[in-house]
Amino acid sequence: MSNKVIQLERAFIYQRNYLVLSNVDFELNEGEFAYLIGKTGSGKSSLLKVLYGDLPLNEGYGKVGGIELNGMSTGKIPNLRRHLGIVFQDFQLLLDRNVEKNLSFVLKATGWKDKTLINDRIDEVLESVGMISKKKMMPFRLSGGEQQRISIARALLNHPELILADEPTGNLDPETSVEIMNLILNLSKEKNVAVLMATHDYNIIQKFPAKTFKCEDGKVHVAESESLFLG
Ligand SMILES: Nc1ncnc2c1ncn2[C@@H]1O[C@H](COP(=O)(O)OP(=O)(O)OP(=O)(O)O)[C@@H](O)[C@H]1O
Repeated sequence: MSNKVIQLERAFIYQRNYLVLSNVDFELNEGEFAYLIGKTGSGKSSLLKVLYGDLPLNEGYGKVGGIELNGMSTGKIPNLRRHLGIVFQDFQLLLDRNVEKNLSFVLKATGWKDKTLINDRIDEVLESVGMISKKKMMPFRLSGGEQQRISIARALLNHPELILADEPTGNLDPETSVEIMNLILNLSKEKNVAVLMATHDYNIIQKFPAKTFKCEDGKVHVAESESLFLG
C-alpha cells in the first residue's frame, strides 16, 4: 500500500460560517502530482488553506504529511508547515532582502542554526531550480519566472513530502509557465515530492496531463477528461 501524503475523509470546509465544500473525500499518494481545478470561488484556495493549516478543519477527518488537522492548535501549525512547501501565484518573496536572505529567513524560522548547514542547503535548493547565480540578487530585479523559481526553492528547503501550489503559473507568460511546469514536474519526480496544484491554466493541463480534481457545486471529485475544459 502506498503512503498517503493527503487524506481527507468526509471533510467540511468553511470560510467563517460559509460552507464552501462538503463531504470531501480526497487522497494524494507519496510522490503523486495532481491538479485542482474549478471556477472562481469554487473553493480551490479554501481547500489548500485547510491543507496548510490556514483554515481549521472542524468537521470530518484530515491528515497531511502524517499530521492530523483536526483540532490542531495554532502552535502546531509550524510543525505541519515543516512537512510541506507552499508556492503562490504572487511569489510572496520578502522584497527588502536578497534571495539568500529570503531563504535563510525561512530556515532560521524553522529551527536551523548552523551557518554552514544553512549556507549548504541554500546552495542546494538554488542549484535545483537553476538559480544559484542569483543568490545575492534582490527579488525585484528578477523576472516573474525567476521569482517563481526562487519561491519553489524556498518551498523545497525543508525536504517537504508535499508541495501545495496555488496558481503558480497565474502571473507568468505561456512560455515561462511551461518552464515552471517542467521544473515542478521534474522536482516532483526526482525528489519524490507530491504536488497538488490549483490552476485555471488549461493550456498547461492539456500539455501536461495528470490526475485532476475538480471543485464544483460545493463538492470535490476526480474530473473526467471530457469535463475538464468546460470551466
Ligand atoms: N475570508 C472569507 N470569508 C468569507 N468567505 C470567503 C472568504 N474567503 C473566501 N470566501 C468565499 O469562499 C468561497 C470559495 O473561495 P476560494 O477562494 O476558496 O475559491 P477559489 O476556487 O480558490 O477561487 P479563485 O479561483 O478565484 O481563487 C467563495 O464563495 C468566497 O467568496
